Amino acid sequence: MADNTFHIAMYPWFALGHLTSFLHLSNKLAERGHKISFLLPPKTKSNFEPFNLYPNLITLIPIDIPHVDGLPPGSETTADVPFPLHPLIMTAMDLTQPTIEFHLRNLKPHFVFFDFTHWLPALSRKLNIKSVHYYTISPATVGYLLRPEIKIADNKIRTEVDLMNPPPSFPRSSIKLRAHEARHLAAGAKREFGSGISFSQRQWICFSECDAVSFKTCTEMEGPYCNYIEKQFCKKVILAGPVVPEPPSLVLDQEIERILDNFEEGSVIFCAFGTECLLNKDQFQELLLGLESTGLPFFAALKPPIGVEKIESALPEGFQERVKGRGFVYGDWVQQQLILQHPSVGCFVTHCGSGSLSEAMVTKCQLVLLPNVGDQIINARLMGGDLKVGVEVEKGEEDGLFSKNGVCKAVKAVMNNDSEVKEEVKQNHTKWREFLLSQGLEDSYIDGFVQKLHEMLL
Ligand SMILES: C[C@@H]1O[C@H](OP(=O)(O)OP(=O)(O)OC[C@H]2O[C@@H](n3ccc(=O)[nH]c3=O)[C@H](O)[C@@H]2O)[C@H](O)[C@H](O)[C@H]1O
Repeated sequence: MADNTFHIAMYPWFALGHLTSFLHLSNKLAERGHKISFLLPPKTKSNFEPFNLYPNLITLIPIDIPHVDGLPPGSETTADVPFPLHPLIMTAMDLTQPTIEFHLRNLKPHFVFFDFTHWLPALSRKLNIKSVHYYTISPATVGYLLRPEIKIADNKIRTEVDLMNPPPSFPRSSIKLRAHEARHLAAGAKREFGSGISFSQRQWICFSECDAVSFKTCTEMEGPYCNYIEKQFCKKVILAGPVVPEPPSLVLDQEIERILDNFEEGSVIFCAFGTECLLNKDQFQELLLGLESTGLPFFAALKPPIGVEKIESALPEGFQERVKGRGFVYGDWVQQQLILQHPSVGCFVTHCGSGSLSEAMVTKCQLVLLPNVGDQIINARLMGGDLKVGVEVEKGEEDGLFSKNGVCKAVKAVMNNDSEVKEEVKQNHTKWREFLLSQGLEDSYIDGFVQKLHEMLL
């Protein structure tokens, strides 16, 4: 390495939450002079250009998506297809292996960072490149779901009974799953996830074969879970720290700014469920009716529910009339980070995607947690239970459905002045926000991260 810097190739799972997380880390590493070759889908490349803060060091390299039967033409990321088709995106990524090998042979990076392409560790070993499994999902989720201490045969899977409670030596925490959640996560683990292999098999191969595992978190928040992974997988775990996203340099959309400027400071509920979440129509309407019944102004940015083309045709009867001037529902992409920073926004109803939570933790918004799938469930337990920085919306134990009353109750718990919970979550959130934004924290983590990478090359 010329001046003690290195060259890293990034090849994240083609989900915006993962791609965004890898880009945030790339910016932090490029800020320190390291070279990044970021391999990503073509349309995402152009979307990411404005957020590439170091174009002289970060090269965005478009990777064409191979044809896969059943994958709609033009689909690139999980945001482009419904949840059941996500494995086809994975299969397409698996088919890029020859292309990725071509690039790695030419680029000759010191490292390749990846997360779901289980074939990358073997490929990079062949090319004498170190592989780092950079996980956007929390160590708590990984430890809880993979639970390496409980060996199972390859053809066996974790049943919903297994997943109801944490594994024996899992850190003491509030993480427990309800019946419907254990059922969903057990099904997710055994689900075919690209090229005919299950999600859990894929994760096992990634964890077992990589040279190091890395998480976007810090010891103070999730240290016990990182230690559990390190011990159970006998694998070096290096932490990048919270990787707090830079506030975007863009300005907020004028129409949205005009709407928000109309309301008192901290009074507006912002509700957004990431780039993948598709609710069914009933739950979509329960959510909106719940926001309506809070009596507060609200701004929801949601994808149309399953089977519905346009948001407008899914709104509850008479809803638009009743909330005119107070409630706004958008069906397209909005600038979430900028909206969260707007002074009028005082509450964030989130699906607990890791990217949204990272952004939420450094704002002053009160948090209402409404997880949809996968790791979002465990993220919600961590945030609402371990850290107590938000309130989770109640769901049915067996059917996992939430109601408008449940949404309204959780919002009032964090927004009503007479609610004692409001003060508790506000204080906890303030403590963590100040910690995450504290001078030098991020630098110390990223510098430590870089040091650990150097040690891997010795
Ligand atoms: C790790 C993986 O992230 C996935 O991505 P998803 O898009 O759902 O959510 P985020 O991680 O919050 O990522 C979403 C990202 O898109 C941004 N955004 C989204 C919608 C919008 O209208 N405008 C925006 O700016 C948002 O600010 C965030 O940065 C899933 O959660 C999955 O459970 C998790 O394992």
